[in-house]
Amino acid sequence: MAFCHRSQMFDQSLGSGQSKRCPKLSRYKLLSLALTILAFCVLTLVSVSGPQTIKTITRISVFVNIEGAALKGVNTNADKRVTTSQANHDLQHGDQLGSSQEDDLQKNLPSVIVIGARKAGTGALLRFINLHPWVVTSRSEPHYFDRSYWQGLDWYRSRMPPSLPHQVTMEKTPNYFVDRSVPERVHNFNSSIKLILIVRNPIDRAVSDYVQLKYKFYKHNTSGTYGSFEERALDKCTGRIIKSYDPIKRSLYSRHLDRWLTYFNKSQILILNGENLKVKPWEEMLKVERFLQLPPKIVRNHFVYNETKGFYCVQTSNAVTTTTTAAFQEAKRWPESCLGDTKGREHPKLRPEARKALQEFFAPFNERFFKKIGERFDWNR
Ligand SMILES: Nc1ncnc2c1ncn2[C@@H]1O[C@H](COP(=O)(O)OS(=O)(=O)O)[C@@H](OP(=O)(O)O)[C@H]1O
Repeated sequence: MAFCHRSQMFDQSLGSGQSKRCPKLSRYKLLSLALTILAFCVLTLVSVSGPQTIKTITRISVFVNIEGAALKGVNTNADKRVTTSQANHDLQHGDQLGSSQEDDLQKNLPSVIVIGARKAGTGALLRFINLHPWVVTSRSEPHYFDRSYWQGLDWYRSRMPPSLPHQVTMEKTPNYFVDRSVPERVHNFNSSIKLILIVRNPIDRAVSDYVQLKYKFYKHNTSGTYGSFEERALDKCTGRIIKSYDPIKRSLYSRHLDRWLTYFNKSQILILNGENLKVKPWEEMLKVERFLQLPPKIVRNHFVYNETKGFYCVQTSNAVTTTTTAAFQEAKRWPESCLGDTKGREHPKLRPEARKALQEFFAPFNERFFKKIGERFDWNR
């Protein structure tokens, strides 16, 4: 029977159990009543608070649409990210995802790699891009393509943080830039991968590298001396630069880039300015967001200048949390807002004539590098 008498329904609602059951009609009526009340409430709200309510309702539906689409995995390719980016731009940092999304967490192979250069700001870059809710980064350098290639892709994947389907997985291993076997291996892994290279004045980078090597030397040796930078990098008799000294060799950017350009298109490699990352990190992060076709999320007020460190650190109160789930929070968690003590060690002061010799030595390599990347940096200091 499709319909029944009102009194029968009443009996049923009282739970008499004696009348003929007619659940379809009662549910239907209840649902209509609920919808009518809801519509009434919405109309009343809109008439009372006007456009603000409409905006709020729109924001809720945009949020549901974006995150719903993301969960279905439709945002895994860049074009679709751009489609939703305009709407997503409206959302503020601190987007909260539902706890059910924990089921969608999985470890993915990276689609973006920061290949170097060592001591040019790769740590800060990774720390800062980790602010973006659509990016997850590995905590330590996996060194897969240079030292652990034999371990295979499952091992590589295991080094990655858990991520949601719409998120970009990124790793950094600055040694990749200079290792001869890496470009071909990366190309075999994923020929359309996106690569990021951050560079810094090659002299400052070499000195920073030297300071780190010296530090490691004294950590492992109780006797002997490591020598000064000038003793290591300049020939005592001729004053010429010792090209084979590792910190010098690593600063010959054009040579290393050449090897990458035999396997990858220039458009696949984003070059960042390490000097600017120090003074205006938000500008360099915008370049990264554009390169990865991500909605711009990292802004000036995520950074606070730390006088003691002499660097920008992350304003933790403004840091992004993408989800409420514990596992994912762990993946996005960084212990401190500033980078550790291995960054910003004091550099030895070079004699003016040593600096000049280094400038003259690096100049032609720098010129070749600028020509290749179609951009110049102010490294004449
Ligand atoms: N915000 C912020 N905080 C700390 N450090 C910063 C920052 N921005 C740039 N830098 C510069 O990063 C330099 C270290 O570079 P890397 O992180 O690439 O070093 S490493 O290769 O991972 O060891 C490090 O070089 P040194 O100053 O020579 O230690 C810094 O100058």
